[in-house]
Amino acid sequence: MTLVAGIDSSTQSCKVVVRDAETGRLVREGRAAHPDGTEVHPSHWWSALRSALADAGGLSGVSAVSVAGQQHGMVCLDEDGKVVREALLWNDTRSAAAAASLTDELGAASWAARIGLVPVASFTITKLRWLAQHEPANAKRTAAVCLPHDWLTWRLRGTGSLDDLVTDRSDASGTGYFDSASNAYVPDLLSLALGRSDVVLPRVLGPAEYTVLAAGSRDETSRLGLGASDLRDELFRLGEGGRRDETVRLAAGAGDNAAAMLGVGGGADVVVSLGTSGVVTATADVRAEDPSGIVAGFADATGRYLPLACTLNAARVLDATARMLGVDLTRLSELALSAPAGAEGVVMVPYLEGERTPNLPDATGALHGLTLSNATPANIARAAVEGMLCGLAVGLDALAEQGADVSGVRLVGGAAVSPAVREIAPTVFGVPVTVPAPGEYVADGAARQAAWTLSGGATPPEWTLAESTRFEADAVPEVRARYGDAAQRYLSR
Ligand SMILES: Nc1ncnc2c1ncn2[C@@H]1O[C@H](COP(=O)(O)OP(=O)(O)O)[C@@H](O)[C@H]1O
Ligand SMILES: O=C(CO)[C@@H](O)[C@H](O)COP(=O)(O)O
Repeated sequence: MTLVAGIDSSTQSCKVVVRDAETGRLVREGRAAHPDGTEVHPSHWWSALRSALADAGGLSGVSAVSVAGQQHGMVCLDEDGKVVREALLWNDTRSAAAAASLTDELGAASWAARIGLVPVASFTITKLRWLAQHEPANAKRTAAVCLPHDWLTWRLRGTGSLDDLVTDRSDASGTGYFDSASNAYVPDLLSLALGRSDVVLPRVLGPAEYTVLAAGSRDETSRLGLGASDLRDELFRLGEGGRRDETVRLAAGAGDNAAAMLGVGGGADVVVSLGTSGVVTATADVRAEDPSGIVAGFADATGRYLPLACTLNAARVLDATARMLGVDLTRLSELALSAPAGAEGVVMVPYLEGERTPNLPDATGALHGLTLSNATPANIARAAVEGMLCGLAVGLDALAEQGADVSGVRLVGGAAVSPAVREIAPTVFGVPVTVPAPGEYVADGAARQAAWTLSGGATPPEWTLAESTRFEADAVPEVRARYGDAAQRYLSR
């Protein structure tokens, strides 16, 4: 049996799946936590990747590997390949002013037409402008800029040479200095942000293109800080009987949302992901160019497009509400389901991390409509679930305006296991919701991409998909109407 490994280096953790390349059957898996915070040294992702690989029994028997990861994070390297400063993640909002000035300088319509994006604090380009303005010495030391999944792929490649940095079109399309229509970087946009464009950017590989894992010499890998052991030993000794002398293909990798789309098998439904971020996305043949900035015109991992709306507040809204009520997530779900739709008038606007859609980086969350009679744990739990979903329903409307078919939604991500989320989602979205069996769909998509490097061909190999459960319920439009009124108070400030 030929095995492939898929890695999801996401905001909160690193997950590894090892699957049969031909059928997609899960063989083994592992995971490890990432530290909290929106500014993280990439070495933590490397440690977590090694722990997650060890947990999954290492790479023994594996013929191809792919890394998917959280999008947009700014990783700056100096000319020796050393990390210049902690990476600023997609949910770090310090570059909000840089985003606003970049948008003003060219105009939102021009950004949307040129690259399919209007800058918000999440995008890499705004972080580079922030770096140039606030840390000029670090900006000057920067010889290469890459994304989280590019950096981990480069570490796995193990040569230590900046010229060996690679990326893929899906993640490049979220930087703010890549044009996914012509598949080329846009040096004048990079220069607008950083003040120069003479930095190394990762070479963009095609969807099934690959390099080779652990291709560096012993000297090169020890320069990367692996000490006496070389990278192959490091990766293969984690499992029994590793095929240490065979070439292991290292796929291009992908942004996590593009990988999730590969993992759930694409298809007609819109995908809603409830991880740290809340994401509404679909596959399209034409790039979205939305001057309102609500829909980002990203690329997917197969050569098509991935229109996407993203909120900063999803699963962690439920984590915070459970903490606030002093219960665990199971009890939070029970409480939410014990309250009526609309939570007897309690509305949560869950901007706990500021917000990206709508673009309100400095906003904070609020509970509205509390009275002596409705201020119960059950209503607050229900309001948290409804508020999180209402934020995403705005993205669903925006995707529909871009031409996506929103007659059904597929729900994935950590919070999709919550019974309350599953049952309440159709009442808020107003369409049936299907939930694939719990799994790591980003890592699965990466594994499928790895299998594609082995099979070749114009499309990724077809894998048998897990059974889905369908949830249907009558829409309750008042929930969205009341949420809309409460959220409008921020927009009209
Ligand atoms: N039963 C549950 N109910 C609600 N949320 C859950 C449940 N189980 C896990 N989660 C949440 O899922 C989140 C992690 O999801 P994940 O998709 O892995 O995030 P990310 O990809 O951003 O790292 C955590 O915030 C966790 O609390
Ligand atoms: O910024 C975006 C998409 O534009 C986020 O979706 C990040 O890619 C992080 O994803 P998770 O770790 O929450 O899955």
